[in-house]
Amino acid sequence: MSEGGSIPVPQASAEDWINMLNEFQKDALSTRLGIPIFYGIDAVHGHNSVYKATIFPHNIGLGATRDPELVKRIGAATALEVRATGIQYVYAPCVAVCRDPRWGRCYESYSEDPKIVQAMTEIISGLQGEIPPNMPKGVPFIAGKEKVIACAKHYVGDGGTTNGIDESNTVIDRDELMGIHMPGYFSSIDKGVATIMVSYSSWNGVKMHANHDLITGFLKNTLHFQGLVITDFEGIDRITDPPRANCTYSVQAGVSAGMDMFMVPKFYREFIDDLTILVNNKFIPMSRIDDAVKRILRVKFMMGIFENPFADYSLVNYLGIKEHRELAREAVRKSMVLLKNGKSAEMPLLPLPKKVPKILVAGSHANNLGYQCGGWTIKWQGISGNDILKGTTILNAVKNTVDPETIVIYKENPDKEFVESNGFSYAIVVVGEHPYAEMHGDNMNLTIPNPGPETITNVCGAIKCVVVIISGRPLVITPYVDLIDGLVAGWLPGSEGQGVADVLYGDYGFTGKLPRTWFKSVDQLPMNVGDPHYDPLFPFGFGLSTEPT
Ligand SMILES: OC[C@@H]1[C@@H](O)[C@H](O)[C@@H](O)c2nc(-c3ccccc3)cn21
Repeated sequence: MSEGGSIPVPQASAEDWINMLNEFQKDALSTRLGIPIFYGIDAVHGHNSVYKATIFPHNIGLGATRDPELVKRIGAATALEVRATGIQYVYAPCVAVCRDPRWGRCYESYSEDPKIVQAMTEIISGLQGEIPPNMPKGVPFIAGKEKVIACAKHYVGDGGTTNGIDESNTVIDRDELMGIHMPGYFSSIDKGVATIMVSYSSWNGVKMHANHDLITGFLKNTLHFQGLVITDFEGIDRITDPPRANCTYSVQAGVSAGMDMFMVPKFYREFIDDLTILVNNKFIPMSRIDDAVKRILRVKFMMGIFENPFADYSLVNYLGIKEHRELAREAVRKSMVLLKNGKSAEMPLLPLPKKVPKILVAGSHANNLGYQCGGWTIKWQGISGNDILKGTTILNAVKNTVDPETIVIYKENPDKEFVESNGFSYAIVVVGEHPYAEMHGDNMNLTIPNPGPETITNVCGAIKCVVVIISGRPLVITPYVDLIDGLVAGWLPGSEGQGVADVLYGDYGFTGKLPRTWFKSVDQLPMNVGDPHYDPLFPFGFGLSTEPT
């Protein structure tokens, strides 16, 4: 496997990936039973660890599109780019239902509404292939060499932890668990998802990695899921506090709970020794081992890896192709949510005029591909800058779109005097969050990182402005809304920033709708649509429309 950012060599080509995997496979086939392996990676918004891959919007932006068919096409494109590198297994989609935007993984969640998450599991049909109608329920399905094994994650309730603290405790009753956090798995299993990854988090104080009732009792015996259940990275280590306090117990609890494959990247020899002792001493019945082995082999047979254990170079040219970038650009367009359009309905600011003498583009996120892609991009925690990623910044998208005679001035954080004294017709301000992933994104104040607020006030206090927020979630925007003329939630659009300019300038209309509530203040959190005391700045489902010009 690759954890976030682990690659064969810097800027590895598709051929480098294939050569590495085939070496591993050669070793696997030389073992006593010669059972081939598959290789897993987090391709969670395109093949995001891989140099020159297409980077799609993160899931929160896809939730804003309300377009399952689009997301299915994204799944198919992602599968093709993943197989182009010889990899057969992706740890996606995340079907978390984020209920508190203070959670560092909220952008990996399509929505606070389980129905939208269910709709977006259509990506599985793109990743694995369309399940045939006559397939028995719960059987994993993967349709050949341009498709991948998918992974619905993280089972279950990862998005409901208290105060959004990552890997923490989800304290709700069974009805709420089943009504809010389980529907994504119902739909994933209906679509033939081949694997399900267990959450680091706990439900009412019980670690999910040790939860026999929900893994074996419910997922396997009630829902008849027949694919394989995989742990998260060193997930069984974290059954104890501190992690690895009692490894034999962790192995016993994790295997007995019903997990079938164990992400044990470092201490695998110890894992094998512990498990062997536990089975030989009858703490774990052979029937449990047989169940796990059967499920792993079922997935391997289904995806044809026995027949074709080695990757070839036949698909390498699909990595980052133009058609996929156009698809990503379409997704960016459809993910933009227009929250404010002018200081009065009679005076809309958007679509912006293309032909004016001079405009200002400002903000920390206007000219930074790394920032617009967010976490899980090249590195686990994402990157900054334009020299590694291949794509279009929002600044360049604006330059590509305006009339050739329109002068475009870029200044990252201009002072008020500069803004007032240069005769700009209007400004586009692009600010937001710096990339993060998992617990590193847990944030209790959700303010726009500096110098974003200063850039907004300097620019929007002087001239007409549209502000595009690049973030993995709603942020505190209340103090600035009245100053701003146009406000767009841009989420984490990925490599194809041209999609932002497409709607700013009216080549396409705004259609995006909020996939989650935009709060007034963090003191209101958690606050989700349907809650009794629902008092948002912009409600779930809100989004202004514009017509293409
Ligand atoms: O990358 C593999 C999986 C990924 O699929 C899961 O969604 C995610 O919860 C995860 N966290 C780590 C991880 C966390 C801390 C240190 C090292 C690795 C690894 N992983």
